[in-house]
Amino acid sequence: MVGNRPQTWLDDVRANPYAEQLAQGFTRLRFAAPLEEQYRAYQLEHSFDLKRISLLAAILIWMAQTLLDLRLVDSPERDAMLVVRVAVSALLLVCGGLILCSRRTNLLVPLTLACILALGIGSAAVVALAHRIDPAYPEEGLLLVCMAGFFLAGLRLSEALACSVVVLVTYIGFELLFGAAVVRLLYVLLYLLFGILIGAVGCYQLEYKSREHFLSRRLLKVMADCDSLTGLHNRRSFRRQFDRVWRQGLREGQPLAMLLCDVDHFKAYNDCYGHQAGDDVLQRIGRLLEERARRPLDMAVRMGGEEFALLLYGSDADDAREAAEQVRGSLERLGIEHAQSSTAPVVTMSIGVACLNSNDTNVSLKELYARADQLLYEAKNSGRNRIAVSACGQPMLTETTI
Ligand SMILES: Nc1nc2c(ncn2[C@@H]2O[C@H](COP(=O)(O)OP(=O)(O)OP(=O)(O)O)[C@@H](O)[C@H]2O)c(=O)[nH]1
Repeated sequence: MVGNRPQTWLDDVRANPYAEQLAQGFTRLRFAAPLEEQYRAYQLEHSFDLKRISLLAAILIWMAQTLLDLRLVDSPERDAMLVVRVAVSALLLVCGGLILCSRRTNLLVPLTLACILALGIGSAAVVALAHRIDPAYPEEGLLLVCMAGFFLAGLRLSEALACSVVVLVTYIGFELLFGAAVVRLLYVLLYLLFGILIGAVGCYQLEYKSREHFLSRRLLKVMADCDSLTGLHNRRSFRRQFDRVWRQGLREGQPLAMLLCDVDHFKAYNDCYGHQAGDDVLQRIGRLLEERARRPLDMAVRMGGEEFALLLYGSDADDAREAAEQVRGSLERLGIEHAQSSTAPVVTMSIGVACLNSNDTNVSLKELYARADQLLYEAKNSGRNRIAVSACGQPMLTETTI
């Protein structure tokens, strides 16, 4: 059985919903609300091909069985059996067609459930009818349908189990209705129940692994894209997403601003208060920048060391200057003591602000960064705790008070 093992390696991972869910465990096969939704969408996406192949196989097998009934069964019950088989075939064809056309919609699960139930209830009716004339007519088809629900249809355990129970109950109902011998029925039921138990245990393990795989994949992505100390985007993720954001800016005629922020006299801070205190300061700055990057296309990044960047979508030079002033001011207002700074009694930062507008079609991230870096250098040289802003390559220095 898959256990809820303590995941000690998660102690080193910064808090995020995937790590938290992995640490908490999910033996009941359910995540916290927003993650559960994400998992279901992921599972639908990943089980689509399996669903399609299984459905095709089910239709072929059902047709083959219809032909066998036609050839081998020779009694008044045959017509009723054929009616059931044709009705189920029609339903499978309709649902199958809808499944193929309705990728990624809410209908996918209900349609799959309808197929499994149609196959199960149809098989139950056919087997019970056939048993009236020939008790040796095979009932294994019922078990196969349940197994398909557990392993091939891409259903979750709860859904597959519910289908199996409905099929089993319907089968008992049909057999009793058609006057089956109770002792023989009991034998068949025990055998079906045991089969369903095996299916449920296997399906539990599969779903558990599938959920674990989902969380690990998402967690790996978060770890690859985020800085482990602050949780902000790292330089790699920034490079990857910048092109996408900038292309969108060009399409929509929106400007883009990059604020390059560097903590003043941070070496002296580390030397005076220790590396751990330095880390705490970086984390507080991370939170501060994160708050400024709340819109979907904005981005707060730790470029490395004590250097951060804020990418602001749709911000021109004036907006960016205002945002930079707010960032600078809010760090100053945090009032983190810095006795070794020659600039201020508290921790401060200098900011270089470079902007792009939709005429700058050929400017790369490297050039934008170089522009912001040059302005940062100017802000540092003119006394620190300052902002230097350029509008499209024209540097100008904005004095700020301490
Ligand atoms: N605590 C901590 N310190 C870091 C980290 N990354 C880089 N640093 C330190 O940041 C300091 C950066 O020092 P410098 O590049 O000399 O810059 P500065 O002292 O801030 O001087 P100016 O930028 O000119 O104001 C170095 O001492 C690094 O060790 C980190 O993750 N945590």
